[in-house]
Amino acid sequence: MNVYNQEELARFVEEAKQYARYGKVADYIPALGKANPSELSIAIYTPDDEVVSAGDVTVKVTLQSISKILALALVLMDHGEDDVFRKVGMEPTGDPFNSIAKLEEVQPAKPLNPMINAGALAVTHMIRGRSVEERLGRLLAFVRRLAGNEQITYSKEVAQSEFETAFLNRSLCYFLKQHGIIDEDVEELMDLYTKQCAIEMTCIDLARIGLVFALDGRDPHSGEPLMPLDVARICKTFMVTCGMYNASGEFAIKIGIPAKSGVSGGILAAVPGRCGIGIFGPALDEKGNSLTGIKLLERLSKTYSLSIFGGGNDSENIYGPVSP
Ligand SMILES: NC(=O)CC[C@H](N)C(=O)O
Repeated sequence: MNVYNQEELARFVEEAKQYARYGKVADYIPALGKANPSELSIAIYTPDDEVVSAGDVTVKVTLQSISKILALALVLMDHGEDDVFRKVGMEPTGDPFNSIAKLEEVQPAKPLNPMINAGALAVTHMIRGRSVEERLGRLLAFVRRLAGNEQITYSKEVAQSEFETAFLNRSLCYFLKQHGIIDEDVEELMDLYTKQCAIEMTCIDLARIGLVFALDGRDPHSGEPLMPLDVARICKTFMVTCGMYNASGEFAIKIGIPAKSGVSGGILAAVPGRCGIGIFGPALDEKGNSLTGIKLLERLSKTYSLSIFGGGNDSENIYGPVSP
């Protein structure tokens, strides 16, 4: 019997949904603005190949920044640790994900970590292949294996919408190019990056990918390694230190689960050895994380003692009076 119970999960979803009104759907990528802020779905995937879910799990979510962790895993396999960390650092920034501020402070210039946009652009630049199509194809093939779903593809509408409006990301690319961190055509890199961010899937697929990380890179079904153990370890470590942008410290204290969020409202979480969790809740807080998703994860972490830092089951009602 699974410890995660469907009715209980549905109840947690309803509780967390009450917070949707304090959040806001991202609309700086116009196509994301169409999402329904009160949507909330979750899937928990366990090593025995079972899925417990609540909410409408047929809804697809674009990965946005969640894709950064998957691109990182791929380039670590493509190039090895030393080459990757020559171009991108390992330290949290404390700045918003799209901030340009710290780029000027490090000498020689290099983005502080692969989870902020500047670092993610440097990582996407490193995906091997002779063309954007081939590089995207390699990333998609990897993502499909992790999710165990050959149907996964990207949303042309969301990719196009971001491509047409990504002025800040273009300026990050030009900075990186000036400093020799990337050497490709900026429009090509933006083409690949926006398609990478627009890869879409359900929260069940997300949970399955979370489980692969939770199982140190092994396929939950066949046991086959889909990435080396060290790559899974590095990715989970970044999820803890930088996965929720400049809210990662508070998230580590309150929830304590390696996780990566995206401005679409998706969250991918990996509870080492125990489960993968996928969430879609597009009402975002001011830092760009799913507000309802975080409330839901906080409830789960407390109920099932999921924090990797220990701590027990907390029976007190963490919701209290509804306030932001
Ligand atoms: N935080 C995010 O999810 C950002 C991803 C988005 N595609 C961007 O680059 O702005």
